[in-house]
Amino acid sequence: MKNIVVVGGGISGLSAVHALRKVLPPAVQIHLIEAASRLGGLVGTSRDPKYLFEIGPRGFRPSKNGAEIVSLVEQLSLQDECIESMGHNRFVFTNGKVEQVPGTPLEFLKWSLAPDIVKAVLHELMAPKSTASDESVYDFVARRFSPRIAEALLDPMASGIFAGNIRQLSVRSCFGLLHEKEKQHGSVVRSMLFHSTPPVPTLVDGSLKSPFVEDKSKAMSLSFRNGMQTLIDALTASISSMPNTSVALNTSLSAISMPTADKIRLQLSAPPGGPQALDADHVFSAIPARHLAPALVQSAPVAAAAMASIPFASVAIVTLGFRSNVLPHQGFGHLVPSCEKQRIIGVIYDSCSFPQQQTDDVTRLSVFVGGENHKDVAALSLAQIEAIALEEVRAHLGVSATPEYVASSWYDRAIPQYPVGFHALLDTIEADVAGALPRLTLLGNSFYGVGIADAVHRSTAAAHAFAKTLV
Ligand SMILES: C=CC1=C(C)c2cc3[nH]c(cc4nc(cc5[nH]c(cc1n2)c(C)c5CCC(=O)O)C(CCC(=O)O)=C4C)c(C)c3C=C
Repeated sequence: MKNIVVVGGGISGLSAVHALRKVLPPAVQIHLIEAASRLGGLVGTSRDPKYLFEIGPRGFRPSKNGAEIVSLVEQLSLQDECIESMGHNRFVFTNGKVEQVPGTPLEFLKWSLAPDIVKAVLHELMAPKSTASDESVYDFVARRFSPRIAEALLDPMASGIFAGNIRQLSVRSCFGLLHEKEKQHGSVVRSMLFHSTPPVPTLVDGSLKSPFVEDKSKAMSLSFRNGMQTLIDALTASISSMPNTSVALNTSLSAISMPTADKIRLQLSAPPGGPQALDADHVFSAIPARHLAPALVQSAPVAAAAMASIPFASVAIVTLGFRSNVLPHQGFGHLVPSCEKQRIIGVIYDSCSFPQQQTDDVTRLSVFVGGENHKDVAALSLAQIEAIALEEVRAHLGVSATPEYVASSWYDRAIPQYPVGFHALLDTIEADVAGALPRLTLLGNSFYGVGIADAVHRSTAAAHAFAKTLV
């Protein structure tokens, strides 16, 4: 009887178990190992009676490879719980004030960045194609568009996905579409105007996307009426009811080896009575690269060293609850370019984005502090970070009310960064793992995209690819 182990009970590991169970024969044993005392990793919800706040991601993108997570929502019968973001407007802090990103041509004409954008687009159409295999997001955008566009638009976008620094992040690995469009058509703008890519009608298993998946793909962001914890609870309940599927909490990985060609062995650190070692036919690792690296030092040293070199950004999230509507405008939130020299990365207006998550007309805000452009924040106390968050909210949004709910958390090395040349680093990692530990498959946001949609897509695709090797 085959024995499969999934290491890591975050969204990547949970969705991998779910997908594997769907494609493998019921007699195959699947074990999920998680180091913490709960499943879900950074995905979870804190539910104060009045103020719902997410621990980590506020929602997920349903478009592009997001079809797999939307399909997962449907498989778990969560359609009625699933809600669409109502925060259609987005804002960027520009020249000392919060400005709306235009949604119509008329709004565009009134935008302070419009003249810079028009000039940059004309420049882009003529800019020569680069032969470099990769470059930083800043270098790419400054070269093809303009330094001003890189600093005013790409910098906040990179903050709002990676909490990262555009002078270090790889354009190829972080904004792959820009890189591909230049390589294929010589110009990003020309490619967008004349070579749009039609949407893929199928899921990774080849089946047609359902009407629910098609319908939800148009939303900017999705979440759940009772928060993202809904997805974790439903996955946990589904996995617990599956035959030949076990979950071990408080159990961490110490080492992976292949004592023989047909077995892969895990050394574990578990509570008394728990498994100290497991032999398996295949292992899926869904833990961060910096946790997996020490377990591979003996068996795949090249991959281990490459994994250990992947940087991670740390952020603080300060959540503020006000008893009435205190916002001067409605939208998803605002992002702050680092050239504006403010002390926060941005604010998500949770109560505007997902008003379905509350009954009263309260204001819920999430203020993001830290990241690669504000590393000094790591030395501050949470009380100091909360004070900064509140001061910036007052200054940016003109809020004078005192919040009745304040909470904050520090997420140490939470967000993987893909620096210039990351594609080559990943090739090195995959080649060493394929050679030294062919019974190990890598999953998770350290390697395959930082969004939840990317995580579920990778896990589902890997489960299907594995099932094909068995027939
Ligand atoms: C407009 C305000 C936003 C702030 C402030 C913000 C902070 C922030 N976000 C991440 C990580 C991710 N954000 C992602 C998507 C995303 N973020 C915003 C806006 C803000 N983010 C929008 C409108 C979207 C798209 C809709 C959605 O997915 O919900 C993602 C997913 C990216 C993807 O899958 O393509 C991530 C990851 C961090 C780390 C952060 C502050 C530190």
